[in-house]
Amino acid sequence: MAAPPAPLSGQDVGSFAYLTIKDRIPQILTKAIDTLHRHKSEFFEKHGEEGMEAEKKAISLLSKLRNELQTDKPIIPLVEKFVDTDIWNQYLEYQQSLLNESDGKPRWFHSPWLFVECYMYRRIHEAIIQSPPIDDFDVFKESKDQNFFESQESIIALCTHLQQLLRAVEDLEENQLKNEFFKLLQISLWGNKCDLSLSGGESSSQKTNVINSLEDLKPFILVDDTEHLWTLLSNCKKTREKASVVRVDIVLDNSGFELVTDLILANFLLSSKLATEIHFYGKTIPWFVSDTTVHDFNWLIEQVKHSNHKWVSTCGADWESLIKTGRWVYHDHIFWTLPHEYCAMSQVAPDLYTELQKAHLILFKGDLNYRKLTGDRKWEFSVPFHQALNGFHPAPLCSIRTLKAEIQVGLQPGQGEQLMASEPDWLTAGKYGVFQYDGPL
Ligand SMILES: O=P(O)(O)OC[C@H]1O[C@](O)(CO)[C@@H](O)[C@@H]1O
Ligand SMILES: [Mn+2]
Repeated sequence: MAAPPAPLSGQDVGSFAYLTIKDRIPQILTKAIDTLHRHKSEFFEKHGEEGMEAEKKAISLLSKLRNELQTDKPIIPLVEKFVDTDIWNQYLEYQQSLLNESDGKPRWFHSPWLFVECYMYRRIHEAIIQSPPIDDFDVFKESKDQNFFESQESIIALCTHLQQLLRAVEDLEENQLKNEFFKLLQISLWGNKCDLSLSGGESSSQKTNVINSLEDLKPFILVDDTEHLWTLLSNCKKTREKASVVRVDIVLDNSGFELVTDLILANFLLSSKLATEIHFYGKTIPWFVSDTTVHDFNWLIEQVKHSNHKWVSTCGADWESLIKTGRWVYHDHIFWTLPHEYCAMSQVAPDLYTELQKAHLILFKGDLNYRKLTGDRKWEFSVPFHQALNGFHPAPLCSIRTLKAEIQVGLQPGQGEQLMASEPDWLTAGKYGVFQYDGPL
């Protein structure tokens, strides 16, 4: 088989990758510095002088990082000992080994975009863990929480919708159940518009009731494999023996509104008996601004539970008990915050690969997951999704993603070219979405 194409990179001046490294990432760093500044008195109250010193240290490390990036300095090894430090430094050596020139060093604007962007978030984490006693501070927490609070109206609408649906779910005809499944999948797809990395950390919440917009948004779904998901899960439901498990795994993306849409979908999957267990995967460290950590996951469920809206708090109480009874399981794994493409998972994280193999279906949420599934490479638009996965087939899987990076595969011949001519920013504005399935049909 031919070698996969080159990765996207900041070398391509004017590309989205280039503009992200040049503008968006420094903006995110500046915002992180500003957040630390604003928490100065809180650090003082909690830790006294030591807290103030730590804040200064973290800020100086982040300023140094921003300078390295803006002057395109070589990417340097991580220094602070952490569970994944050695793997990161080995990966850096591997990137170095790919460069032809003997003195060539990986650099911000020359190395693969996926690598440098992940590295930037890992360096933010390094700056924080190098600054005890504030070494558990999440510089993005505030924006994630703000996204949740700003989306209250939509969250109320979704929770109300779910609770009404659950009261009728037993009596629904097959076709009605299928329509409800499709609706909740679409809500989860459009929930992915709300990431905070694309907006440079600025607010990006869901202010209108997305349920009412689903029909209008349908033309923007470029690949829709949801029929395959229905066939797969409804067959599992029909053929499953009593007491056997049907497991759906969800590789989460953003906290806040998007996470609510994912939990609503997960709740429906259990109540409709399309699945019997849901496994979630989040990030072990703050990542791409809005990605879900275990703290965000627990915090959000707690908030939902304590809402003073009846249907919202009912959702929260139900979700808490699903976790307690083990029908929802949350997993952490460092692989999700490494720079590797997913085709390397079976080598780099064989335990995680084995875990995913237990699923009947894996849902990968969001743009970054799509980039890692496809290796963030310059594929032709019409290359089959299966081919771009490059051997990553732990179980039947589906990417649920709004387009926010210059990569898309599995389109009809000419479809990408046509969009390119009519809407130059179709790949990056988050306006279009896909449900892309790979697995037995
Ligand atoms: O939250 P998501 O959907 O993975 O999006 C992450 C965003 O970050 C980016 O890497 C841009 O910095 C894009 O790929 C995408 O816009
Ligand atoms: Mn994200």
